[in-house]
Amino acid sequence: MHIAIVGNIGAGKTTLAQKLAHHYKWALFEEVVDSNPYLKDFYDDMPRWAFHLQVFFLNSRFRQVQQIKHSEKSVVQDRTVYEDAYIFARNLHESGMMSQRDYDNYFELFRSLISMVTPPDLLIYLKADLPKLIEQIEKRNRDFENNISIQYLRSLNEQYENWINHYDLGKLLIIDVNHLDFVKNPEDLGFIVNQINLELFGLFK
Ligand SMILES: Nc1ncnc2c1ncn2[C@@H]1O[C@H](COP(=O)(O)OP(=O)(O)O)[C@@H](O)[C@H]1O
Ligand SMILES: Nc1ncnc2c1ncn2[C@H]1C[C@H](O)[C@@H](COP(=O)(O)O)O1
Repeated sequence: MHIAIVGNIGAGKTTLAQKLAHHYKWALFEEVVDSNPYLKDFYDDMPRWAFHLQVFFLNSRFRQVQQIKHSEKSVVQDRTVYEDAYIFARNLHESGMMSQRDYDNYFELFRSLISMVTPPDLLIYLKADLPKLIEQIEKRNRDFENNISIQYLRSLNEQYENWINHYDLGKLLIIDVNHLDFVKNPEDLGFIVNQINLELFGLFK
């Protein structure tokens, strides 16, 4: 079983992924953030580092996909390779921060790799409005995310809406997290677990 959690920056993916891995006793696959060699530079100067960062994420995410394929345990994955290409790289290109030739070059690489990627059994989209994202990014307080602009988050949310509306690679669960607090309220986590059980096993506990 492979569940992937997708959503904008600060939507709560890592928190939920950790809680689900604990609940189901499944393996957790997280993304490379703190040891990422480009992320801080990228936030200081997006046009300069966009291509480098995208190649780094593409490679690390692709390596993760290979590990998931060979995993004997069921898996919860925090963010997917689809988001790198269809959300972040596309947004950088459309907003003029990644040149046409860098984007074409990146996308050819993505196309070569994507044929080897198996989609998750269930994709969970954590849908959050800008105030919720901003509140949670501030709560997390990572230095390099301090100057993320509202416009950047807004564009990413638009890319997510568009991508999710066309997603057809497998089962999809959309969870509006605007009024959920699965950090403090066990019943909010229970609500999500119930929906997952229903999607995956046809069970409602
Ligand atoms: N539904 C929620 N309600 C309240 N706080 C949340 C919720 N989801 C996440 N948080 C908090 O918001 C911050 C960012 O969450 P995180 O899981 O790191 O987001 P993401 O991985 O999507 O970027 C963390 O401090 C986390 O504890
Ligand atoms: N493909 C990406 N391009 C740009 N930035 C990215 C990409 N993937 C992740 N990120 C950034 C966004 C956040 O600052 C960190 C961690 O993501 P999070 O949504 O907080 O888990 O990496």
